[in-house]
Amino acid sequence: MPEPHDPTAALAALAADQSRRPVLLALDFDGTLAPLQDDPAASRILPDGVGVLADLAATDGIVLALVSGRAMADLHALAEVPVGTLLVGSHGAERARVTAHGLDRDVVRLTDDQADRLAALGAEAAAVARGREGVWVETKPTAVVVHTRLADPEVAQAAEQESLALGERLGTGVLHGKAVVELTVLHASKGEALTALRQEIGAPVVIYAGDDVTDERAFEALGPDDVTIKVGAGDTGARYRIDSPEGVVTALARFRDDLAAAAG
Ligand SMILES: O=P(O)(O)OC[C@H]1O[C@H](O[C@H]2O[C@H](CO)[C@@H](O)[C@H](O)[C@H]2O)[C@H](O)[C@@H](O)[C@@H]1O
Repeated sequence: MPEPHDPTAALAALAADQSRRPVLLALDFDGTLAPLQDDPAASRILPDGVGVLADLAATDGIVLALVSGRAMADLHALAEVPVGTLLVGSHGAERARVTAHGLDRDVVRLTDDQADRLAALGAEAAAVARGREGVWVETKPTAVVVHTRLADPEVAQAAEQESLALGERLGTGVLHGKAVVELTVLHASKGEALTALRQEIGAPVVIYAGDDVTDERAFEALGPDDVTIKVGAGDTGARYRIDSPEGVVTALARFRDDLAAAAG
């Protein structure tokens, strides 16, 4: 796999090529638009990103989407994205569109079996966290998440191993992200969600940027003419790399300016 490189030239070429429209601009949230935090409730999109995304969403031929592991309500509360933005939450299990009056969202329905397993996962995940300093459990509509960012490394590792085993036993899916193990009762993948969005929009080209291992599923779902951007260090199937969320906002601002220049 070639080493990912700077996406500036690819984004400039795409901005200049008006035959490749609409562009689906799909972005992960945590670690991509919002710097990682110890407390997920403290995450915020970088201030400069708010205006840049609003400008891009208002540009002809650009469709903006956020594709996140966050629960939908959480994502909507934190993301500060404009009306019309498409939101994918819970790694694809939740879908919505931002309107002037709130979210137009699909209802997530769990079967009785799934609801029972979600409750059991929550109880057992709480048992994993109990007595382990810095380990805690987040609940979502279709998953529970064991967080280990605040724990000592050996404590975190033990909690993550137990959580992975728990997911194998009771979950439908297990996602091992950055200092999180997500145990889901619905099958969900950012790759499938992105493919569905692209088909609905009829987008010949997709830009996707993400920082975590779960974003690799999105990169895999895209083709050589799409623009796949890994944010930060680490192995990746993405073609391009940007070092930080600040770098993502800078690249998006340049893309916005190039689109405006191309439109004359
Ligand atoms: O797909 P994303 O938008 O990147 O969301 C993935 C998970 O994000 C949150 O956890 C991550 O960010 C936290 C805040 O910076 C950080 O404390 C944690 O260690 C990260 O894994 C969120 O809490 C999860 O539910 C999301 O699935």
